[in-house]
Amino acid sequence: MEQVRAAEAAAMARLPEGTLMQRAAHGLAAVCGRLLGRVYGSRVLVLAGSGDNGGDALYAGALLARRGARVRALLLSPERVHAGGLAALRAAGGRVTDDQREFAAADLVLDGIVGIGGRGGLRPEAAGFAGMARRGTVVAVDVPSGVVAGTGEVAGAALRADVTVCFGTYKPGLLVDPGASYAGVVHLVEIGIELPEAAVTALQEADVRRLLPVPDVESDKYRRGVVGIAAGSAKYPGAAVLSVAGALRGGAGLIRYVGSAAAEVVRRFPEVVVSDAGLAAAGRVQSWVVGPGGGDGVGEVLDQALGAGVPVLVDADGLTELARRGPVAGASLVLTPHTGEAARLLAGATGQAPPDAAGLAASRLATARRLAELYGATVLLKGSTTVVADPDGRCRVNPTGTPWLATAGSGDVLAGLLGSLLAAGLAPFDAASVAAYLHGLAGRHAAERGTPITAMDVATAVNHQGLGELRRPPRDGS
Ligand SMILES: NC(=O)C1=CN([C@@H]2O[C@H](COP(=O)(O)OP(=O)(O)OC[C@H]3O[C@@H](n4cnc5c(N)ncnc54)[C@H](O)[C@@H]3O)[C@@H](O)[C@H]2O)[C@@H](O)CC1
Ligand SMILES: [K+]
Repeated sequence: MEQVRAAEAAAMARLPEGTLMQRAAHGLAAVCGRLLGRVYGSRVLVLAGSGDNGGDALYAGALLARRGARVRALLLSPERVHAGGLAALRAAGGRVTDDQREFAAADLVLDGIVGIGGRGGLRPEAAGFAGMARRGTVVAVDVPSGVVAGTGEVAGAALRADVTVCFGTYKPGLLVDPGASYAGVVHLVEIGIELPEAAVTALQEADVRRLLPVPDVESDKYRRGVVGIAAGSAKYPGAAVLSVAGALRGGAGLIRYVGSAAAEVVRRFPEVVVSDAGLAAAGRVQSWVVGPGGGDGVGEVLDQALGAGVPVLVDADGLTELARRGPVAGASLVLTPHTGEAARLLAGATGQAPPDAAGLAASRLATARRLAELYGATVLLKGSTTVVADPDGRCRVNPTGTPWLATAGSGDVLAGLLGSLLAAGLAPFDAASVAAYLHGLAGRHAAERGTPITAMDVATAVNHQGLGELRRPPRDGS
């Protein structure tokens, strides 16, 4: 958020005083007007904190009052309220109230308690609003109060918004859970600030299109990439089948499978080259996927893969083994933990007791970044918002996905898909974020009818027509 502040300061130095806040307030009032449909006669409550976030809300309230809304403002700390905003509201016919029942009665509540200046959990006078019953639409100004704008963490209570109107840039807290789950629909209002490249980004469709490899006339199966899958065990042969299914959809030219589920794999996918004689005997590959359903023998497999001199994706049982070893040097690594596995990996690297997995889920960006740094690996942290962190400090939040993806075997499909993209030559950070994007989109497509989906449905949906389009160069060549 320091970058946002610096960009705002630079813009403010160029512009007449108050310009940015006026732009923010006009954008905010326009969204509120659309949500209300008929502004005249509607009841609007402004919750105004003591900073500029409250100022935005009061100025927007003034604009709505000028259009005939009955606007009331509840001031969290009346002695420190934004004076200009309050004067504008009063001049437009709005009034200050201390009647908290207005909250339930309003057609629209503007949450201007705190924005990017929020520190610590909401103070008690503000926290009370988080649990209050309401009838109308809650619109958060810049960020739902109580959500940490820079990280998506929520310390204690936060206001649950139906819509968030943010200014200048999408704050990470609106994209990463748990914060994202408080934000509702997010509208961005441009206010004319120029930001340096953000510390946290999300791939857009055009990025995925640019990154996805498309075979050309020169491509043979080796150039398109050979991926090695060491997955599945006598107990979990299905993990092998699902990882291979994911890898086939990732576009690799050839798949080599090593492990005890070879018979199941070929029965299902006759095009796969299988062996049960260990990794060294498998032939040339450009990436290894180790761990899904790996069972007991996975330690030895992991060591062989780490010594193979190609990028290695470690998942599931492979991660448990890696956590026992702690950080390893020399291999280009991608780790795909869920929060339980992340806790074990952290413990393995620090020698401390595993942290609470729920706590890690609540600080997803920090967890992924820390693991990436400790292991020198690209880390894809799975969960309600999938986050990808690179050891060089870059971080991406996956914008696709659906809760239906939380189904058995879905992670095996993701591992195969990601391994396939690594074999095709994508850099680990790109391979991980593109795989998460495609997997999330495939999950959404598979779940289109609103019924439960299986992991194989997800793998199949990666080839769905709309996703196939991503591999076609756009007509304008951009
Ligand atoms: N800086 C700028 O150029 C612009 C800022 N804008 C708005 O200004 C906001 C940032 O304003 P500020 O820097 O004044 O900060 P905020 O208004 O976000 O919050 C700071 C104020 O809230 C209080 N506060 C902090 N933590 C709290 C907590 N946990 N519970 C209750 N109160 C708490 C502080 O005492 C302080 O008065 C942005 O989020 C955005 O809404 C927009 O007007 C656009 C332009
Ligand atoms: K707010």
